[in-house]
Amino acid sequence: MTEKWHEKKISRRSMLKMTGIGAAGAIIGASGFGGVMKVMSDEPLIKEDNASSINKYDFYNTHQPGIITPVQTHIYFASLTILFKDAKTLQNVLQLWTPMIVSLMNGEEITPSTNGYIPPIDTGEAIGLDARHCTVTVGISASLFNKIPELESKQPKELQDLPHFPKDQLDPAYTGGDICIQACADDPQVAFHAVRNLVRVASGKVEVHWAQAGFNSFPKGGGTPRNLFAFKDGTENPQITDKEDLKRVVWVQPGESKAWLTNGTYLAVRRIQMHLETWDRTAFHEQENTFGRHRDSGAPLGSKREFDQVDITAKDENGELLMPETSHVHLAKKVKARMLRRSYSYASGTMTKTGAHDAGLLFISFQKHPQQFIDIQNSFGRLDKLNEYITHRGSALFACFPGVEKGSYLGEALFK
Ligand SMILES: C=CC1=C(C)c2cc3[nH]c(cc4nc(cc5[nH]c(cc1n2)c(C)c5CCC(=O)O)C(CCC(=O)O)=C4C)c(C)c3C=C
Ligand SMILES: [Fe+2]
Repeated sequence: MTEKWHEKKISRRSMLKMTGIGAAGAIIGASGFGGVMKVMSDEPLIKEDNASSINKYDFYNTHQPGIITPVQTHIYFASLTILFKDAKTLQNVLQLWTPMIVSLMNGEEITPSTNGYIPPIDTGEAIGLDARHCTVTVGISASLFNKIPELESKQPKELQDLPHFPKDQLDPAYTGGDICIQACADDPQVAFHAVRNLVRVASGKVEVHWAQAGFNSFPKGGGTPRNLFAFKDGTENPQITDKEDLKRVVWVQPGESKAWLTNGTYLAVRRIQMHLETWDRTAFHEQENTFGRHRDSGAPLGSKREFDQVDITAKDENGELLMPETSHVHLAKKVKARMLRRSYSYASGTMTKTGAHDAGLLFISFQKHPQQFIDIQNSFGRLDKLNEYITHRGSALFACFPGVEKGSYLGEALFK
C-alpha cells in the first residue's frame, strides 16, 4: 500500500528549504513554519472543515470549491510561475497548500502566532472576519508540464495553450502561467489574503506572473449580476443542481482524460478590456442588438422575462430575426458547445497610452474539455457585434484538480 502523504514526515531542513526561508529562516523556530503546517511533528497534517464557522463552504468534496459554488462578490485570481523543475517540489507545494486552504475556507487564522521573535505565520488581514464564503480553486497549465519532464506522461493531450483567436491582442503580462489560484469570497480582503498567504508560504518555489482582482454586485434579494455594460451576465448557465448536466458540461468523467483529472475540469480565463467610452456613446437599441437581449430585464430580444427560452430563429412581424445573426448570444447559441461561466468585472485604473479605463471582464469559464471554449470563441470570430466594444488582453487555460478527500491533498492522483 502506498504511504499517505501525511504519514510521511518532511524533515525540518527540507521544510525550511521548501518554504524558501533558508538560513535566515533559522530564526523561525519550531513555532514558525513548523507550527503552521505541523509537518515536522508526529501529528498528521489534516485540517477539518469547521462546521461551526460562519458563512463557510466545505473544502472536502468530489469537486474543488469555487466552480459550481454560487458566485461570490469578489475574486482575486493569480497566475503563478513555478521556479522548480521536479515533480516532488510540486507535490510538496500542493501538500503544503491543502490544509492552509481548509483554514482559509474556515475563516480561521492559519496558525495563531505565539512567537514574538518571528514574523506572524498568518499575514493577519483577515483576522476578525468570518469565512465570507471563501473558496480557493487550484489548476495547472500546459507550461507546467513543459517545465517538469517527469510528468510528461501525465499531460492530457487536450491541455495545450489556447489557440490565437481573430482580434486577440494578448499582452504577455496577462497571459499564461503555470499554476492558477482562484480565490473568491464575499469580501475583497479575504480573497486577497488567501492568495497572498498561499504564495508567501511557497516563496522561492513560485512567484506571481499576473493577478487580477474582480467584483460582482448582486441586486437586492439576489439574481444575476450586471457587467460594466449594464447587462445581466451569467443568465444562461447550467443549473448547479442538475448533476447529470454538470457531468455533460463541466466535470471530466472517468476515461475522458488522464485519470488524475477525473472529477476535475478546465478553467479558461480571459482578461477582456471593455471599451466603456465607446459603449457609452452607443445608442440603446444598438447596445441591446449587440447582445441580443434586453438590457433592463435581461430577456431575449422580443421576450419579457430573463429566463424565457432563447429561440435564435424567432422573427418579428417583418420577417427579421429578433436576435441579430451577429449578436453575441446568437453566435454563442449557434454552436452546440456549452460551458459554465463564472466571470467578474474588473477596474484597474487607466491604460497608460490612451487614458481610457482599464476595465472589463475577467471572463472565467469551466468546461470538461477546452474545445468547448474554443468552439464558442471561434463562433464569435470576427462576426460578434461585441468585438467593436471589447479587446481580449489576457488569456490562460488550466486543468483544475478534482476535489480532495479528507486525508489526501490537492492533485494527489497526479503523483501516483
Ligand atoms: C468564449 C466564450 C465567451 C466569451 C469570451 C464571452 C465574453 C463576454 N460576454 C459578455 C456578456 C454576455 N455574454 C452573454 C452570454 C454568453 N456568453 C457566452 C460566452 C462567452 N462570452 C455564452 C456561452 C453565453 C450564453 C449564450 C446562450 O446560450 O444564451 C450575455 C447574455 C446573458 C447571459 O446569458 O449571460 C452577456 C450579457 C461580455 C461583456 C464579454 C466580454 C467582455
Ligand atoms: Fe458572453
